[in-house]
Amino acid sequence: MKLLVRSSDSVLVRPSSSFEEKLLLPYPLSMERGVSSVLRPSVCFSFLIGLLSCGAVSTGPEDAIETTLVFLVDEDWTSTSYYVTIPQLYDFVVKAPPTHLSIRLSDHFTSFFSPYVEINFPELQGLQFNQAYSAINAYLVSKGIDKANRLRASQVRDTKGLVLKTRARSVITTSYIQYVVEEGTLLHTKNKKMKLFSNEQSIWRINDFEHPASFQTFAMDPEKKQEIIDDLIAFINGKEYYKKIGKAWKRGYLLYGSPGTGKSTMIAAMANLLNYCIYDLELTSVHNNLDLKKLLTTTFSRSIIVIEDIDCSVNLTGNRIQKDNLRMNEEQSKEVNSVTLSGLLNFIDGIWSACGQERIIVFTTNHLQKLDPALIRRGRMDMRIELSYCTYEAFKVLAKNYLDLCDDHHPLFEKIKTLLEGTMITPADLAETLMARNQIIDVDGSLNSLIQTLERMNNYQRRQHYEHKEKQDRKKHKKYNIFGSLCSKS
Ligand SMILES: Nc1ncnc2c1ncn2[C@@H]1O[C@H](COP(=O)(O)OP(=O)(O)OP(=O)(O)O)[C@@H](O)[C@H]1O
Repeated sequence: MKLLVRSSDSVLVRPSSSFEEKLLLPYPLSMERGVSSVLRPSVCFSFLIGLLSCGAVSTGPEDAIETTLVFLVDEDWTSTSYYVTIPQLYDFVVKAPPTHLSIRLSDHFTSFFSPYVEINFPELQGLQFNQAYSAINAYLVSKGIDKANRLRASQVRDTKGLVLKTRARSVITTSYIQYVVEEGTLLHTKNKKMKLFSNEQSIWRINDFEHPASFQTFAMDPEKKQEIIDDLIAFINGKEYYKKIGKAWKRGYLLYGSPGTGKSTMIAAMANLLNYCIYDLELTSVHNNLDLKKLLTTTFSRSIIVIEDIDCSVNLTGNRIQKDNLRMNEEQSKEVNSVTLSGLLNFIDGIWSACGQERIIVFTTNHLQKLDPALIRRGRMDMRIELSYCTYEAFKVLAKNYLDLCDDHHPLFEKIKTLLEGTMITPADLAETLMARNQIIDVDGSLNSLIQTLERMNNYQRRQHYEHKEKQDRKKHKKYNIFGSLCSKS
């Protein structure tokens, strides 16, 4: 977003790439002389607000929609170029984080002739996403094109703005922007399209997140499921509580279980329940602790930070060292492999947790026993959730999802219940069996096919179990024989 200031009662509207100008009707705002020493104390502002947008120019802030530029029109502009940083503006304008906006006057030469002040709301500020940008975007988008008095079909990507007379500057900078940011933040939260961030080394890449998973369709024991939902809800309503007990407002969940038991699906269900973004942190592609810090400190609040297969990420850098050593020299591999467990722990409950609010951390693993106890101790991982093989209760949820079987009674259910008690089948495998062919549901066909699968698996697993037991017995017997013969010799 940009604001420009100029000495005239007319409002100039231009796309950021051209100087095309346009007169707009004035918008009556109360006047104030000067705004702050930082901006331009002696500037006398005229008033007028207009808009340039992807589709619209309008005459007042309430008619504003998504725009490309903001112009403040100044009456007696004599300019020296200067750059007003966010922290400076922050004191006077919006109580927004320091990276939210910046004000730039045109460069020395141009600004001598040109009376524009440009206020920029970039989408990105370094590695940080500009929350004011999203808020303003949400606010402006919510003001429909139908309300605009004039329309202009142009948009400069990643730039948002309003058209204003400079007399309106104090109003704009002290209250209007604040109002827009507050309103926009509310709208943004309400209409937020969920995002999935994944890291390429130390940079987050964004994608829309549209996973349909929900707790309703998640197959697990209902009591356990309710416990997790209650925990999540208590967390998001816990701002005051966390403040009271002096703890950072974050919560850690450790999901463990065999492949296909629904760890990733549960994370998606959590995000959908809370309307949180997901940061999928691939630790093996983070070079070092510094990059890790950068990544973690640039996450939004109201988000879930996920490290999947944590057992393959931190301590297993050893594996990567071996692999990578084949290709690179020692120096390089040292640099590449310097994300450490202690680095990660530091960020979980050290510096990062102090600057991060309302964040959830989720670790997943297929091998709980492989994890360093320090990583999963209480207080770091507040809740451990075991995702188990499919129980009868979980099967009923899947039967409802896949076969529309809403009541718990079907003549084949008893048999399936008995089989499930003695068979280890993941929800993923079971769901696959119930999946309709060509989207035509055949309840009896699917249930019979499930029974066959379960019987086959049951036989196989029993055979495996006996073979394993026999092997163990033979080993024990052998040991006993050796020990027995040694004893008799002595
Ligand atoms: N508990 C469950 N409820 C509903 N569907 C499930 C469940 N578990 C698995 N599924 C189904 O199986 C598929 C695979 O599950 P998912 O990827 O969540 O398992 P995972 O435990 O994360 O596996 P991995 O450890 O291999 O990553 C999902 O797309 C989902 O359709």
